Amino acid sequence: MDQKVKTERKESEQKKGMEAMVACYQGFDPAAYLQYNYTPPRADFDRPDSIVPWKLGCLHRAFTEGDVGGGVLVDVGSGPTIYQVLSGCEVFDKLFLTDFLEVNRQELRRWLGGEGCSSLDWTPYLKHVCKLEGRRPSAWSEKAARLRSVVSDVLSIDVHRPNPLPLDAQLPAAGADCLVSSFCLESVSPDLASFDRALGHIGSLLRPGGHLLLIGALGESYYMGGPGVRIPVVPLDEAQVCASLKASGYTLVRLEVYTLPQDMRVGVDDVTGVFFVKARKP
Ligand SMILES: Nc1ncnc2c1ncn2[C@@H]1O[C@H](CN(CCC[C@H]2CNCc3c2ccc(Cl)c3Cl)CC[C@H](N)C(=O)O)[C@@H](O)[C@H]1O
Repeated sequence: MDQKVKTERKESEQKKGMEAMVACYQGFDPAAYLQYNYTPPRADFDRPDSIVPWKLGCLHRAFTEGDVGGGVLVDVGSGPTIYQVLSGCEVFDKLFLTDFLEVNRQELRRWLGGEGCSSLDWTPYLKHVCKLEGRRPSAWSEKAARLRSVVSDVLSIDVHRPNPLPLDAQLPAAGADCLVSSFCLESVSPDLASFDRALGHIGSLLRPGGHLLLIGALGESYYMGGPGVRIPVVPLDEAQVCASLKASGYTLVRLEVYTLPQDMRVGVDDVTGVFFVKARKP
């Protein structure tokens, strides 16, 4: 089979993989998803070994150790959640939330609009991050106001496109100063090659010298995006994550790994661990 046919066959397989992934996401149910992952035990602020406090601690440290801040922060694949920017909103003046699905962008706009009808009460999250910042928990409403004041837009995004954001997105020409992305790339990529391409695509949004804060699942092959909505995930291990970052040209600043205690495995996915990466684009 000559090279041209081989390439065409590979491209059509990639296209089929993306289309299958898009089809899976059509049933995504933000409210159910939030219940599965953002209520106890996975979000138990009285348990230091709960997943959410661990993630918030990693993000707090990454945003407050002095080498990140100022300018534009983009959250890639926000979903219906805001926890991933509760620390970043204090050190950036312009913040973009993004997601592939309109249902998630609507969920985010509802919270930003302060209509009080978002599917999850984020107050415990705001209070927890205030505590990490040494502020009294009652400062949570100031933090909520700060976040609402710095979010410039809620944009659509597709990490499988070389240019993941809409052409009229108001990013600086040189790119964002920082990207944060949690559980997105591996949850939307049918295989490792697709994950690596997506990492390259979002890298084009980041200016040279900018930082990438990447949270992701280890050893996961599926997760439930709603009742009966089973979404395939490319299983990753630490070595693959480091190899992908290296292939994308990043300098690794720090990698932290969390292993799920047995009672955090609640049947909504088969994830075994979570990685946190702080990396810098040279
Ligand atoms: N082409 C596309 N391009 C861009 N974005 C796309 C595309 N296609 C779909 N998306 C969007 O990606 C988002 C992925 N999303 C769910 C996966 C997380 C889930 C499963 N894995 C383990 C695990 C999870 C959650 C919590 C915990 Cl603790 C664990 Cl362990 C992350 C949302 C948020 N960031 C979060 O952290 O919960 C979703 O909102 C899509 O709409």
